[in-house]
Amino acid sequence: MLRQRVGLKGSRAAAPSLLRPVCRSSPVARLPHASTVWPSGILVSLLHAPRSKSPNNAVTPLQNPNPKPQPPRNPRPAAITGGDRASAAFRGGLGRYPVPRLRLPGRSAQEFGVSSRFSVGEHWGRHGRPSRSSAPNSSAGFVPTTRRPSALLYGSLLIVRSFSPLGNLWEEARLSRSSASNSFAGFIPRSRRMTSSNVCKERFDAAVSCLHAIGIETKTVSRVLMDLLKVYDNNWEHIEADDFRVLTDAIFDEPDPKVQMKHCNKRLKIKNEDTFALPLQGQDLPTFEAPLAVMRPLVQGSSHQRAYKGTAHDVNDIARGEEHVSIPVISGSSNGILPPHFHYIPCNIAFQKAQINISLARIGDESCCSGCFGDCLAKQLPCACATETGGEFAYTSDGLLTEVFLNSCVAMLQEPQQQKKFIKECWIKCGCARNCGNRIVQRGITRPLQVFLTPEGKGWGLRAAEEIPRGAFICEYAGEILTNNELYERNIQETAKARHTYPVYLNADRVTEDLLEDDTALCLDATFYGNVARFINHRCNDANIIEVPVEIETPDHHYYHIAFFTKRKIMRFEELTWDYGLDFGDVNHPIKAFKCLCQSKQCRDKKKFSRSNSRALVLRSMGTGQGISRKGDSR
Ligand SMILES: C[S@@+](CC[C@H](N)C(=O)[O-])C[C@H]1O[C@@H](n2cnc3c(N)ncnc32)[C@H](O)[C@@H]1O
Repeated sequence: MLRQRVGLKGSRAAAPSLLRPVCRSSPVARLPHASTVWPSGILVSLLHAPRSKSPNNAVTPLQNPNPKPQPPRNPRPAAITGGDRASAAFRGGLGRYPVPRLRLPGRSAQEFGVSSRFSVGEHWGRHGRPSRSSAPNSSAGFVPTTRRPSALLYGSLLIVRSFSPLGNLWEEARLSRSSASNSFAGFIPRSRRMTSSNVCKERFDAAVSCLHAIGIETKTVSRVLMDLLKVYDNNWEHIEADDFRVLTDAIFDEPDPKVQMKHCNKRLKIKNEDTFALPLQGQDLPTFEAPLAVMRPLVQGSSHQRAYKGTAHDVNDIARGEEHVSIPVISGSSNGILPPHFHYIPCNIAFQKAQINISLARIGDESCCSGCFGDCLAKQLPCACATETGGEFAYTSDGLLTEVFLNSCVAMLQEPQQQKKFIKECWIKCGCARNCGNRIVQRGITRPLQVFLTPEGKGWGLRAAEEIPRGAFICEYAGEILTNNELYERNIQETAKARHTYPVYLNADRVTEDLLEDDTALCLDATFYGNVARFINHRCNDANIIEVPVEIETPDHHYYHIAFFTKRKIMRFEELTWDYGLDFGDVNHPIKAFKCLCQSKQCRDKKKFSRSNSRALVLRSMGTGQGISRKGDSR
């Protein structure tokens, strides 16, 4: 009965295991029991169990007692074909998890996310922006999709392109600074010109204050912003999107300006003589100092290679005080190198369309222990919350997972037929106290941890700063909550930019067998916003931590927290590892997995040594967004 209630089925054959990560950049694999892909970030798909499937689910008086009959859920989209690499990647990673709507080849390059990382001056795309010729499915480069004039700035030279209807061809004009400054505005469509100094000032201030929040100086913001405005023809919309993500990317992707400047000048054969001020009206902004190419990273490398010295990370505490403990960054001999930039968040944050229905009214009496008092664990009988956890508390009075619960979680990973386990913690509608023993994950990180540079070449990792007992909570996997569709869009965009950021996948098929709608299925992406869990590296089979879904705020199984617990005692300075569930032998999978350096005797990446003589050939790093293939790398 209980299983039915939560939609658990004890013997679903070969059900994909729950929260297995998948590598997006590198990719993915599926074990017989796991179907996840995880490139360099982690993305967790969480489950959506429709209430109709949970007859005993709490329905409070405030809920609609006569809900409208739901149309039948769509089965897996029938249109999935083997030809679409990207969708195939998703399919492979998710098992029977519904695949996002297909984006077949032939879409416009702009839809592939040509934004801040393009080859300057090579092709001309929509809106007069240069576009990557390497964007997927645009092998022939970019054919202009509009006949609108466009302009680019190289050093002091302004190159303007306009379409001549008479000759039916594109004409290119190269203007010096002096002539350009008079003509430039004329090439920008009226609707996109900045006509109000107030608007500009407001926008400029907003950019500065947004970037200030992550420790970027006004000077740097101004300089890169000026470059971007030129690139985007003064169109702020691109720059402002996603909290100035393009601007942030450009700043953090800016390699050493001297090196970049040298390279750029050589490539363009343009003497960087003068500066060119955009016709920003009413603005007292700094003038343009560097060539456009400053925004195009020329150096690629693994996360630690491409790490930026002096970024916003605090070496003494990467969590910037967001956790109960400080989590220092230990870079060993690589003095001063820090993980690539990301925003530290201690708990999940919804992106745009993710619907997480957290409402006290939706928590019925059956789904909380409103009659409890003090510490639920001290009571003789398990409280209502524990009933959700299989009729027993998952935690001991020491705050550890019980042996029984931990063993069943481990068994669940090894044998997918096992009953799926999750924890239901007490929450604010419960009558118990905040320090109730059935509230562990929601209290956050309490164990001393360190982010460190792994010696094996896996990039950054997470380790214990002190001995940690078996069954202890380490951290939650925190990131942005997205819908399946939103994740897909991100994935495509990042791929288009050849950027291996973190987007990953986890199988969501946990509590129900219903297929999820792409617009409602939830995923978790720690690429841009995440916590220390994004540093946890993979280890085949004998990883020392395990992921457990935890229900806290909402009873409808639409949204879980992903919590990591130790599978055994952890020694001081021992790296914390998690089995991503990759199938390294799946050569047909469109997304290639990284070469595993886990050093486990049970390592599943059997081919890693035969592929090449050197080790650590590929470091697809979550953090940098850059994957590198070194000589001899066949993947
Ligand atoms: C979740 S991230 C872990 C943190 C990452 N090492 C970093 O520097 O940001 C996953 C990425 O780390 C690297 N990685 C994790 N486990 C690995 C392993 N066993 N062998 C090689 N690389 C690994 C891969 O590049 C993978 O895409």
